[in-house]
Amino acid sequence: MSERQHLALRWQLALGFTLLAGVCALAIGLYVANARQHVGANYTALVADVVRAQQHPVLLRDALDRLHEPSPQAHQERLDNLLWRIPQHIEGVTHGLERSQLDPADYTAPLDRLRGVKEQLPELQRRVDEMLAGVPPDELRRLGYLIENDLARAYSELNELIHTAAGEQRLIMERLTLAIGVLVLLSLLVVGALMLALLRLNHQRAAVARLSQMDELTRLGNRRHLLEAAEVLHQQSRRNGQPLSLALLDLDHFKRLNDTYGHPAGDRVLVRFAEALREETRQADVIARMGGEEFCVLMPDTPASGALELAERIRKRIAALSHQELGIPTSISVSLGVATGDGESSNFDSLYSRADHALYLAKANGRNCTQVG
Ligand SMILES: Nc1nc2c(ncn2[C@@H]2O[C@H](COP(=O)(O)OP(=O)(O)OP(=O)(O)O)[C@@H](O)[C@H]2O)c(=O)[nH]1
Repeated sequence: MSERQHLALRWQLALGFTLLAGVCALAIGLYVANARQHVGANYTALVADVVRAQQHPVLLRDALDRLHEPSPQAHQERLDNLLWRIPQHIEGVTHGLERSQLDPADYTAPLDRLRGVKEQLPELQRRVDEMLAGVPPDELRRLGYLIENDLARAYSELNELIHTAAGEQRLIMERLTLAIGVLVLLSLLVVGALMLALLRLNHQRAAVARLSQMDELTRLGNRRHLLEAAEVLHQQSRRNGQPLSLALLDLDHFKRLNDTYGHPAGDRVLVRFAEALREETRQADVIARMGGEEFCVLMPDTPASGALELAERIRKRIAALSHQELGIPTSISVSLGVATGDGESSNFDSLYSRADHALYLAKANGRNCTQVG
């Protein structure tokens, strides 16, 4: 994977991660808003029903207290109205309780009390009718206060129960939200860590791939690098019909240099030689160390004349390297074999063979020269 591809992958992963985090945050936000609304609505309606119904015992007590006042018609209307509304509200509260998520065991007692009240209402109605017929309202009062007491107690118990349940549910919601948030955060951390590991792995793979194509001593490409580049450049040359040139370079009498000045001095010369090659060639040229003291320069879009020109420039530059530059009290020289293919008719192997043969001739012709194959 190239550096550019690696960078692109890094951006893609970063973008993907940001999107994922955004989607998670949005989902949690929506979930919390939705859940809060749901919990609130669930109990708000029930609380409103109970609070409205709580007026009934108050109104009933007031009506009973006023029975001594001399206006039977007014008492009748008030009580009739209450006797009509109380069962309706009991029905509403019962339905609300059944629809709620409250545990039925928790509201059975107040609900039974409300049902008892409902059963007693016809009897209360009968007493009201008796009062209108002139019967003293003692029984009506006794029964009315009993009903008022039961109603007040039942609604007060329900009110307390609902408030407690709503509080508990809110607490559970908050804990659930926190747990989900922590889970999502942990998941994001794991995903982030995996992405980083993937990036590092890719980076290491790229580094290994680079190293596997690099000569350790000179930091130039090695034979594998050249063969891969040659494949690409040869295809390119076939496509665009441009010439592809190859120069093989071999340092002269390198064994003697090693034997005279030592292997480390020979290494330094190889490094200096590689630097000179880098300096003399173009960015598009591919330089490689084929092994030992043999090097290669692959020149895309370069005709034979250009290749020969470059080869000679390199040869002269190497011969001109000073003793200080080389670190040994002698100069060095290089022999070169150059070949050019037109991309159409030749393949890379034949190009290489021609350059190799030309190099052989350069050595045979006394070294420190360039031959064209
Ligand atoms: N210092 C050093 N020497 C190397 C390296 N690789 C190969 N050599 C030496 O390079 C020398 C190559 O010797 P030959 O193949 O005889 O070539 P030459 O002495 O240059 O002779 P001609 O090519 O005919 O001019 C051998 O002594 C190798 O040990 C290296 O990495 N470092």
